[in-house]
Amino acid sequence: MTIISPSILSLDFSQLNSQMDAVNASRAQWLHYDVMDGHFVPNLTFGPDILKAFRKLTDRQLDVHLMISDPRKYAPVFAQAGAQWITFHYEAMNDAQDCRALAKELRALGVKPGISIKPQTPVSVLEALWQDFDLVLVMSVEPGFGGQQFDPSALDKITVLRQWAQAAGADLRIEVDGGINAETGKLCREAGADVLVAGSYIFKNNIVEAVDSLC
Ligand SMILES: O=C(CO)[C@@H](O)[C@H](O)COP(=O)(O)O
Repeated sequence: MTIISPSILSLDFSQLNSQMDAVNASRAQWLHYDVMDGHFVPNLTFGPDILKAFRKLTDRQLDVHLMISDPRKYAPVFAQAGAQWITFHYEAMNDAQDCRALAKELRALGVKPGISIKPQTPVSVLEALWQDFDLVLVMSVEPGFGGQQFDPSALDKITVLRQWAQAAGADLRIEVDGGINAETGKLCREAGADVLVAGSYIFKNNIVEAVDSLC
């Protein structure tokens, strides 16, 4: 079953309560929370206190995507703030050993760890690493902003990841984020993704219907 994770980057904060009521009435099972530090990506978003507020607004699983230069320092802070899933970037870490150590630390805090790659990063960097994670997030746009166009090179990465997971009999979540709508979402599902993140497509349309069209 496909999990839909609406990205609050595109939420209209002047309509916070009504939009969250619609998310809660929809078939979305997760809520995607983009953390940007103005350094790893050229944009700034939300910290842990806002995540705590969202914890009160929904019972959906909180899916935190750290687009920050120092995930080692801040990932545990978001774990304490209520995240169920925390994904950090391969490109923000020193090496594979570093990635594994943070995944282990997150698991010890009761959080499922995810690792993400940007569009320019080959999926091969994850070959010896993906089994240490519950989730791999394939970015289908350059991280930093909503409303960009889907990069189809994400589809090949998703296909390879799903082949690795199937060959190992592993229960890996493969998430894709950026430019997802009914059409690109279908392509991603067919390639093997089982978590679709969508921001503008969900929050700039009828929320319940947009989520339905992605399922
Ligand atoms: O992480 C990001 C952007 O860096 C995403 O989560 C965006 O929020 C997706 O927005 P859309 O492409 O769906 O508008």
